[in-house]
Amino acid sequence: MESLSPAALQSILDDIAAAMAQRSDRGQPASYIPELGRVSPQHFGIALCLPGGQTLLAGEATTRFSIQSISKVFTLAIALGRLGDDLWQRVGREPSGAAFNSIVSLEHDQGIPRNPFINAGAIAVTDAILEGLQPRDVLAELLRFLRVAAGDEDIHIDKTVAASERAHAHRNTALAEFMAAHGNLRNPAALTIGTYCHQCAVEMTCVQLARAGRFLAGLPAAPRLVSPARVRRINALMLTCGHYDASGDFAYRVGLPGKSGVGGGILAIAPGRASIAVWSPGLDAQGNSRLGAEAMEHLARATGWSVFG
Ligand SMILES: NC(=O)CC[C@H](N)C(=O)O
Repeated sequence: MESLSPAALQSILDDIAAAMAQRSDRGQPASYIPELGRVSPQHFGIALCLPGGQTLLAGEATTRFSIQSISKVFTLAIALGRLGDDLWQRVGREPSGAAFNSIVSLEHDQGIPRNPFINAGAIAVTDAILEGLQPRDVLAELLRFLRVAAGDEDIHIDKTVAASERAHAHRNTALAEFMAAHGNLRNPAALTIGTYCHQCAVEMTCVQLARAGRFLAGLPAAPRLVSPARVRRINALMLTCGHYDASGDFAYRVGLPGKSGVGGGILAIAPGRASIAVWSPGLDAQGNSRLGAEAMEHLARATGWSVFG
């Protein structure tokens, strides 16, 4: 299992794409962001970056999609770089066991979100990196980070998706205002939420996303954006919190740190071995890509890459 050749891995990816093309139970695209609701659930793509520098792909791996909450991994990396451990005064490191947009635990925990990957936590992270800056500066920094991480300048924000989410951001605004009521917001809620909606509207392909995740997998070709100690911690949070109230299920089925988004993307990290991105827009009841999680499960089984041995 240790040394699957790129050719053997390519045939696994081809098998996965062929199996997923047959599936009829694909889930529904997120409709609470109208622009995402228009995307067909028929799409499927997967890409994988290896330590030798190869990128393997199958299906629609060069089609752009909305990365949505996968952006939270990158804003967390930026925030930890900027604030260090002070960030943990504003956001916790525990799985929430609740939906990604839940407000329940926020009241219980006096305005300190459980972790940086649920919406409330990601909004607090964005608010932290926005302090003293303008939204355009933060978004430019995020795009810069992603472009360096992926080694690809052609990464942008889909303004139509951002506007579509912004026009329906009542729940996220409520989360921000609730944190403000507890003194855990530094900027006007509208400014932080506007920035957050734009960060979620970054569009990337599976190839770009897998390449952007190489630094988390510690691949030799990856740019050194974050220290190994911090990478370990980001991976720990992805494993425990990256799929919201399905994080335990993803760890059980796949056994890799992963982060999902309601655009249907998942970024998963096999430390030292691969950075993997998959996209299929149909979601399950927890808001995670249904076929994306299945594809990751298939891949982990076929490669033996689970971090649990
Ligand atoms: N799980 C997600 O991808 C959620 C992100 C989305 N932009 C939201 O805030 O609702």
